[in-house]
Amino acid sequence: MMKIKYSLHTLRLAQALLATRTRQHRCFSGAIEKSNNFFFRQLFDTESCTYTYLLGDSDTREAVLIDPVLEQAERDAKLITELGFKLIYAMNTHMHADHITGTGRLKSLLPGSRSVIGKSSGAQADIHLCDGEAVRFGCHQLVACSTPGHTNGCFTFVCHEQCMAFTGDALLIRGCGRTDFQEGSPETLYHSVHSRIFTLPDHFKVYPAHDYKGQTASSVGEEKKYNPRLTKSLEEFVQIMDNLNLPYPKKIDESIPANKVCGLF
Ligand SMILES: N[C@@H](CCC(=O)N[C@@H](CSS)C(=O)NCC(=O)O)C(=O)O
Ligand SMILES: [Fe+2]
Repeated sequence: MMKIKYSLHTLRLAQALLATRTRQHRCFSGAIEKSNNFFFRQLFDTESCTYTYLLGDSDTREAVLIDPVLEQAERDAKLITELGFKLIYAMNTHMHADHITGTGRLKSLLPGSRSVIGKSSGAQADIHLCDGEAVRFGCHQLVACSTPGHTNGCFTFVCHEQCMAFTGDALLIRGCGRTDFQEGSPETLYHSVHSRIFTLPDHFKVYPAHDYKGQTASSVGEEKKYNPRLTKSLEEFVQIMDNLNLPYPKKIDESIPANKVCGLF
């Protein structure tokens, strides 16, 4: 068998090249190369079936929370503290109608954090995002992508380098947000999902704000193929959405006024 000898110099060069490639954390179609200082945790509220997402940079310790729930604010603050993160942004994908946001409470539990929501939501926050603007934490960023239709202030937060999309209630796993209140519109939602989410690469992971069936994540490719609503024509989609006949969320009357003011009603 032929023996290959590497000089120390060659090995160091190989190590340096590997380190550079890891720092670049680029996304290739099919193979996903992720940076190793990206922290991600999915949390769940059993009452409202809401997913809250903690994202962080494990080098700088800066973190963001997406869609926190008021009743879970202590849980979230404890976890963030235990993990040694500094919460810089508590963000909402939209003005929720089914639960009260935890952003206001988190601001007092973790001083220095700021609340963030899309400008078109009409809700109060420290930072109002417009389409295309980005929120940075350490060396990572989330791009705010306007996806109205469930509400007219809905945003999907896209982390391009990690190939992740936090879709709020615009796109759920094998479903989508209802369009029968908060200025919802099935035509607008259909257009948003097709033009802003389904145009992302197929391997991008989809993380919604809710799931009622125990599903935790999906992908753009999967939803383009199997979503029972959004694979239909626009006319069929409108027909489906206009006939969902869902009861209003139990907490709608308290949630909407509270969420207009960061949950501090
Ligand atoms: N039963 C729940 C409310 C369920 C609900 O209406 N969910 C919303 C998202 S929260 S605004 C939705 O869009 N659902 C779509 C669907 O197809 O289920 C409660 O009482 O809180
Ligand atoms: Fe919603």
